[in-house]
Amino acid sequence: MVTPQSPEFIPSRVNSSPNFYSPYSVISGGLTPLKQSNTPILGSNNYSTTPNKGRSLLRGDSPLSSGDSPKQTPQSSPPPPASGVATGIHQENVGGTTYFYPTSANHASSQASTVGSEQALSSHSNSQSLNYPHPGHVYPGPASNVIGMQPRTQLSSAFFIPDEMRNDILTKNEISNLVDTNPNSDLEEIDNYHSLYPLETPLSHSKLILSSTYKATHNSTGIKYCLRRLHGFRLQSKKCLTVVDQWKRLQHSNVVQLKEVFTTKGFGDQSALVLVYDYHPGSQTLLAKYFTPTNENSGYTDPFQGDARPFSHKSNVQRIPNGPLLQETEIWAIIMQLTAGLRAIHQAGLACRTLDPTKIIITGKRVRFSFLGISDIVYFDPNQTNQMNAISNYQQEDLTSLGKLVLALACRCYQSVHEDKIQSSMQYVTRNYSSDLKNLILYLLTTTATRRCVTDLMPMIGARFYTQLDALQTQCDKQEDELAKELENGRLYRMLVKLGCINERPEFNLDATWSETGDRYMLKLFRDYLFHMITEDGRPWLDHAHILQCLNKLDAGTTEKVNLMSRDEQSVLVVTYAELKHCLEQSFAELTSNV
Ligand SMILES: Nc1ncnc2c1ncn2[C@@H]1O[C@H](COP(=O)(O)OP(=O)(O)OP(=O)(O)O)[C@@H](O)[C@H]1O
Repeated sequence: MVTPQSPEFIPSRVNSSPNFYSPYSVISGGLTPLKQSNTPILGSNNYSTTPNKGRSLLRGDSPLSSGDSPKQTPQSSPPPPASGVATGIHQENVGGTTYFYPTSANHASSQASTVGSEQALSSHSNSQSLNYPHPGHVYPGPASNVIGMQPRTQLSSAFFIPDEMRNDILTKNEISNLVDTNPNSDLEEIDNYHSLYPLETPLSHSKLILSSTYKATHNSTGIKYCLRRLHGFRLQSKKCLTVVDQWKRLQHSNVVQLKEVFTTKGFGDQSALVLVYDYHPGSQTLLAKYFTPTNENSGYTDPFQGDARPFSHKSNVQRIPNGPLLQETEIWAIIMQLTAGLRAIHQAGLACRTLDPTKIIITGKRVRFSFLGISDIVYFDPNQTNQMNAISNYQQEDLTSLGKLVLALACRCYQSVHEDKIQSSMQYVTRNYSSDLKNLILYLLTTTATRRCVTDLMPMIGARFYTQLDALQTQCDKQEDELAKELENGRLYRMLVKLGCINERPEFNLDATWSETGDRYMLKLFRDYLFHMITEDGRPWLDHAHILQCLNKLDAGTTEKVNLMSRDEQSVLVVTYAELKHCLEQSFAELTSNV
């Protein structure tokens, strides 16, 4: 008995198909139902291959040769008209079954037309061919360097991406697709954007300038963006648009890119300035992630409140209201990303000016500066004569802010950076972390020294940089392997799309029998062979490996032969995968030429 091996499969029984006739087989009838693996062979007309005769052809590709071999479900199949047998086909009757063997002339014409159909498909499928040109391109399985990184779970992980990665992606998709169901929402469409979805809780009126954040979809491209609306804000001078252009040009993996800026009255109140940024679903601010009290820590005392000193030992798992003390490696990972982003900003002649945990977002492990450029617009001074000097000062302030942020992260408490607490906070860092981390913070917070530069932090980061690089490259290796699997899945999916477009098509070109005759009949039987096998006692035989193997052979167009049994089990067609591939291409080309 063959048991289904993959949980992805839903058992299904073969449906009876509408009446059809087969031009491929002529049956003398009365044959006992046959097992797939030892079936007599019936070659088909129209199928091109080197002529083969007799039992030597019995090498089907079926992996099912045991006593539990599945078979194709019997279906009634009226005998085809004799006209269905094309010329150039040799036929022979053996043991009551007529076999058809195509000639080599047919083979040649088939090959020629395959090329033609491939071209048609390539152009039809928007420059991405639906074909798979070379069997050597098939995914060979995971590389040895990534196999150890993969969780050893079920068989499905060999074919599909791991659950964790899938869930991450699905969560992001879900967040990205959220729609505002509030019936009172008046945010239908603003400028070129629609489906606005608020990304923050009600407005904080303590802000100097009221602002709101939305996810929105661009009207023409459908791409989602993050919109920052500055309520009632009017541009004082168009001169500041120069700096907006500079921000728009800044592209870096640790920076949320500014896309465009526009003014609108679409929000119903006074005019608003809207800044459009890249949207990164599932992001959290650093404030929310690291500086927000968590329930699990209730009962612990804030080390920066009152006289409590719960950090008198060097444990790295001390708990404070915002969660456990961070591992030093986590802090360095954030530092490396922030310094990378800041370096790019400063090198572009810009300054962040809002380097605080409310304006830095974290998505998974990626840290990005968000809402850049707002200060440059809001506080733009048209009378500023020495712009360069001003930027230089802002850059110095950025470095001080970075020092405070790292200190706050190390203490896991944002209050730790208050003037009167800095000294005790530094002692805290000295007790719990390396001298490199302490020196980095000291460097950043020492404003009296000569002009500081973000690149000067590199020696303090030191060899940790290599650790980070290694982690990233390892991650790339894993993702590349997943991509290779998905490439396979995409390829197989495209083949299934073709098959699905052809199989059971009720009518084509006013021909109601199109999908049941000619090449299409062969594909129908192949579809049965792929999906509708049953065991001896009539239960569905589901084997993912069988389906994959057959689809791959089909895609590669191998010369291996496959035995396809008619649904009434009275005939068996023997074809090569190359011939089947030709059928598929030819039939699909017919369809696409008529769309
Ligand atoms: N580019 C972005 N893509 C996706 N989400 C973002 C992006 N930028 C910010 N967010 C998210 O939007 C939410 C709101 O951000 P916002 O900065 O408005 O927060 P806030 O706490 O309200 O700050 P503020 O008080 O300055 O308005 C946060 O959860 C943040 O993670």
